[in-house]
Amino acid sequence: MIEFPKPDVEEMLQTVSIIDFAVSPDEKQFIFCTNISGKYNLWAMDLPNAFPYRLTFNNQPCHELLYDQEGRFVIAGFDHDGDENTQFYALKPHGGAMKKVVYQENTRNFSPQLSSDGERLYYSSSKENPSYLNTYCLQLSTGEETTVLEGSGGTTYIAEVSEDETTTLYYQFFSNTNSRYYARVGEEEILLTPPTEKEHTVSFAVLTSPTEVYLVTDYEADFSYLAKFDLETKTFTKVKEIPKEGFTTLIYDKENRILYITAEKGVEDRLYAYHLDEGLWGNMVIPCDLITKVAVAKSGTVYLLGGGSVQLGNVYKREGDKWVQITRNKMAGMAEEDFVAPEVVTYPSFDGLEIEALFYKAKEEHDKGEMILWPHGGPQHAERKSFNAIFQYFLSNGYSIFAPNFRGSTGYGLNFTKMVERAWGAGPRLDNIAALDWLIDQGYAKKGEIIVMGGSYGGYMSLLLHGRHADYFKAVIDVCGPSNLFSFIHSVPEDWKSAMDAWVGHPERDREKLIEYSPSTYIDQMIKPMLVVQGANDPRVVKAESDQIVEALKEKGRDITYIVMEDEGHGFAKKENEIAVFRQVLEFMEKYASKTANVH
Ligand SMILES: CSCC[C@H](NC=O)C(=O)N[C@@H](C)C(=O)N[C@@H](CO)C(=O)O
Repeated sequence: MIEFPKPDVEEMLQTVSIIDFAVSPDEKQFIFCTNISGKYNLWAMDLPNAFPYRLTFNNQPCHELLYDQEGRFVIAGFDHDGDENTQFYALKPHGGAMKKVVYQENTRNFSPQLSSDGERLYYSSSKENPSYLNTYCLQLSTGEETTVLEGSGGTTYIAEVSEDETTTLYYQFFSNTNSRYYARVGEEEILLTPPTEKEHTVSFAVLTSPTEVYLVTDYEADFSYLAKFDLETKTFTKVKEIPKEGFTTLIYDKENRILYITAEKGVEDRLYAYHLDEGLWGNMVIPCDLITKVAVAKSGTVYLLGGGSVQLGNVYKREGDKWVQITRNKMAGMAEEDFVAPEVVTYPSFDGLEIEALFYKAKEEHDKGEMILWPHGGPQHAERKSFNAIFQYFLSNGYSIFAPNFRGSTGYGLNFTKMVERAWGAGPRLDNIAALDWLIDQGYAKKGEIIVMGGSYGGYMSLLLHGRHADYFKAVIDVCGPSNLFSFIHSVPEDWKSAMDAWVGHPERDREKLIEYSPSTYIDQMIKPMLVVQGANDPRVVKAESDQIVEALKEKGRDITYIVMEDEGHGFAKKENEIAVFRQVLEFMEKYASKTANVH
């Protein structure tokens, strides 16, 4: 028998993703957004499992995707090269030229909702109200438009319009840990949680009858739960909570009156079914660690997109009590065993708070005794069991990775998530340092030999750790991290600005803290080799954030490499860019590799 060589590590970078999907009302067609061609486009398959055909050629990831209820057309949202100015297009289900339906340059458009007859499109937009957004109703055949909601006080998004278009659900976003949902019934505005001064979130709501709304909230709780609001009697009732699990989204099966509920439990997801009339609650075993999306077709059939730490994202269809895989996204020539699954570990932080982390240990045959600390982005996000091609690439090159869910991360309750607010460089920084001390104590890493690398807030944290604790590291990699919290606060998208005080801090009231938490305060102490990567079109962490730190370090004569990706935004949407950058990151790390034997 022929003996084949082991997969080339370079192949790890070639994995592709599916980031969204929609199923036609008759379930004969399925549209999905994938970078199978190297760049994201919409593709379709005629079910079951036929050869995929390409629907779009604009080479942009879609941000929204919905079928008209009769399956006559699809609405999809695209921005341009990561600028996040999403515009809405209509396209025929079998392809052809796209029609611009909501298109105004330099505007941000969100949450498209089609009326049940497919004649009107409701959506929220920055075009006339950049801070708080307005919501419009667009007559698709004539282009006539009316304003249906004017945002004020908090960024205001439409969420759902009832079948008869008399009831609208919308929400006001004040910060990641403070939001409210409302129903507008005729002229009446109804708050869906009891009035309170205490900050909480309402992250999802769905109309299940003209008078009944189910919602996901953490009102008076640490973890979000399922609640119900009766629009007639104005009563709020807690329906179901699960200790230490936070419910995240609701998907309603109108045909069978079943509510599907996704939930997060630390680094994994769960799926539940709740039969509204019988009051029956059931746990559904899922074929993956994490759920990206659940959709229910008109018939009640459930579709799920999900993946895991050693499993690429795929779409599954529920048949009886089984999940049938309908896409075949796989790494040719590789099996799950070729990848490294993380260990879920916990360690005590400086004040005794327990921190959960994902620990990816390089396989013995690859291990070089190198350790990467990976603070995740957000910061109100988490490192979870998702497939990460870059992690697998570094692992096969002998680098272990430690990714802590420091305070501020999601998945551990509202109070834990709030701990990063106005404290960006306080507790979370020390949780990262506690992670390093734990690794050093256990013999997994050596002080001064660690690499720190992160994107977004993770890039910010890499810079800050470099500036304040340079003695732990030998090299630093920052991907689009804010470097100065004052300039960051002023340069984010307009519709984020009202949240910056609660999230990051106030430039005058919190001046001292913001100086202390800004990486730019510690330029003198940033003495280790550094690589900075930035997307030129990034609207969240603008290029000036990277330019200014690179400039300051260059002036000091430090060893600094700067890569700007001209056609990217906050992260990578194009495979060739991702591959080119992470090859360069590996080269950079190899330059400083210890060339010492294993430390453990
Ligand atoms: C404060 S307004 C909206 C914030 C936004 N909310 C939901 O998505 C958010 O938290 N965004 C982060 C994912 C994000 O982009 N963070 C950037 C900026 O800190 C990052 O660098 O991680």
